[in-house]
Formats: sequence, C-alpha cells, structure tokens
Amino acid sequence: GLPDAAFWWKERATCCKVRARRFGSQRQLVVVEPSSTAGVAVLKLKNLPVNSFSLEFLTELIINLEKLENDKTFRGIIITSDCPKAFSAGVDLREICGKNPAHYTEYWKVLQDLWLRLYLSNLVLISAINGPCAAGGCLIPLTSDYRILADNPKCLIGLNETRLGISAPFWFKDPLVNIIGHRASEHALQLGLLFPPAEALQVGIVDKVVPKDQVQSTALSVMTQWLAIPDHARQLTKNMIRKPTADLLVKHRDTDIQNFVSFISRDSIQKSLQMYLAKLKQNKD
Ligand SMILES: CC/C=C\C/C=C\C/C=C\C=C\CC(=O)SCCNC(=O)CCNC(=O)[C@H](O)C(C)(C)COP(=O)(O)OP(=O)(O)OC[C@H]1O[C@@H](n2cnc3c(N)ncnc32)[C@H](O)[C@@H]1OP(=O)(O)O
Repeated sequence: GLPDAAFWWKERATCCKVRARRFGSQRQLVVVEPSSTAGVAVLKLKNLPVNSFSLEFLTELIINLEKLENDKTFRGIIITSDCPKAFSAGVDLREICGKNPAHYTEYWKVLQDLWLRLYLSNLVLISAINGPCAAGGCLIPLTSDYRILADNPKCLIGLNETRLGISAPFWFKDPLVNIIGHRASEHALQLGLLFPPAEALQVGIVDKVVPKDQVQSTALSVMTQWLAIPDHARQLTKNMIRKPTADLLVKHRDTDIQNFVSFISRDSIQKSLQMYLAKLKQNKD
C-alpha cells in the first residue's frame, strides 16, 4: 500500500478543487473521451497553443486524472495532445517568471502533485506523443508505463532544462535514469538534449516510433497487451518498482519546494528565463 502518497492525495485533492473554483474558466483544457476499447479512456491535453503547464491547466489535469483513477470502469488511460503544435512545451515560463515566492510555492506543489498522481497511478498509462515534448512536458511520458512517439522531425523529446540555464529537479531525473540508464541520463541531462524520433528510440526514452497517423491506434493495441495482465498483479509489481523513487519525493517535498523557490527567485535565473522566453517569441515559424 501507499499510505504516505494516499494521505497527500486526499489533502491535495481538496486543494485542487478549491483552486479549480478560483479559476472558474469556461475553456476546457483537458478532454476525456472513452476509447473504442472497453475500460480505456483517452485524455487529450488542450491548452492551446503548446500545452504549457499553467497552474490552471495543471489543476484541471489533476482533477481529471483523479476522477479516472476513482472510476472503476477504467483500467487504462492514453494521454495525447489536442494541440497541433506540441505534445507539451513543459512548464509555462510565465508561471515561474516575475512572480512572488508564494506563487512559486503553490506552482511547484501542484507540479509535484501531478507527478505523484501519474507516477503512482494504478491505471495503465500510455503516452501517445504526437508533437514536440520538452522539459517538464516529459513529466507525462516519463511517468507513463509506455511511450509512443510520432515519427516526425519536429517531434523532439527530452529534458532540455540546462539550455534554459536551469536544472531538472531530481524527480524528473530519477525516472529518466530508471528508463534510459545512468550514463545516457548524465549525457542527456547535462547537454539538455532534445532527441529526434530515431535517436529517442535508440536511447530508450520512448518505446516505439510510428507514423503520426498511427500513434493513436498503436497506443490502443499496446494497451490491449497491457490489459491482458490481471490488474492486481500488474499494480503490485508497478508499485514495487516505483515506490522507492516516489518515496524520495513524498519524503522531501517541502525541502524540494524551498530549494526551487530560492533557486527560481535568483535574479540571474529570472534573467535567463526571460531571455529564453523572449527568444521563443522571436523564433516564430
Ligand atoms: C535547486 C533545485 C530545485 C528545483 C529545480 C530547479 C529549477 C527547475 C525549474 C523549472 C523547470 C522547468 C522545466 C520546464 O519545463 S521549462 C520549459 C521548457 N520548454 C521548452 O523549452 C519548450 C519551449 N517551446 C518550444 O520549443 C516551442 O514553443 C515548441 C517546439 C513547443 C512549439 O514551437 P512552435 O514554433 O510551433 O510554436 P511557438 O511559436 O514557439 O510557440 C507558440 C507560443 O507558445 C509560447 N510558448 C512556447 N513554450 C512555452 C513555455 N514553455 N512557456 C510559455 N510560453 C511558451 C511561445 O512563446 C509562443 O507564444 P506567442 O505566440 O509568441 O505569444
């Protein structure tokens, strides 16, 4: 069992609902649809233009994941993007630029919540990565059970934080190490590598590369294989493998938040994030 995580989820679920009421937005940033396969939901990320993680988007995402987790009709979720430009551009830089420590604290806590919700999910999670996936955007694939990437040169994937003058938190790094190994992570993380599909497959950050129009159908057929295993056996095994990594965050959440807030509040870090954002705005297609 996961008493620590279960405790956090209960407490944080209440916070999420309060926050959702605060936003009160009419836009639907996350769309959940049943798939053609029984027991499988398709969760579409729809925070235009690039599914960057705004606080509102994160909140809606967590609420939807929680609903699916608690709905016994579902055994698996395929997570994909409904934004033509990206699977996810990661952390919304406007949330971590020019705000105050209280805002940074709230934001980081919610990002941790998302990670825990995904990493310790009892459901089978498959990422159908149909667009570029950078830095924090990889949080979703790296916490999934299986990753399928569209074979398109624009579909770069990786933890490119160092290129922004920041460092990926340990709870992004740990799943990457678990997936691609120590040496490859050391290389990828320090250089902030964004892998094109063939290299992504070779290094192992994704499990399959298929033409873009086959990402969804492949995700469904992979899901069928995973659902052939009895849930209780698969869940126990998943938990056994993931718990040591998850516990590191569960036990060190507050310190991690303090470290993040003091790091991100530095003038030098703020300057380099602002420069990166300005460069993004200049480099328009
Ligand atoms: C001490 C230890 C403790 C903790 C660790 C310390 C620090 C960690 C702190 C933070 C960690 C953050 C992780 C992150 O996720 S940082 C974000 C990194 N993301 C990226 O590098 C991706 C950036 N985006 C892109 O590369 C591209 O936008 C694209 C490939 C996704 C899509 O390219 P397009 O050419 O199709 O579209 P664009 O014109 O570039 O973008 C459209 C629109 O969206 C804006 N935008 C893009 N990404 C972001 C973003 N991440 N945040 C905010 N806004 C973004 C872009 O500027 C455009 O806006 P306008 O239309 O110009 O208004």
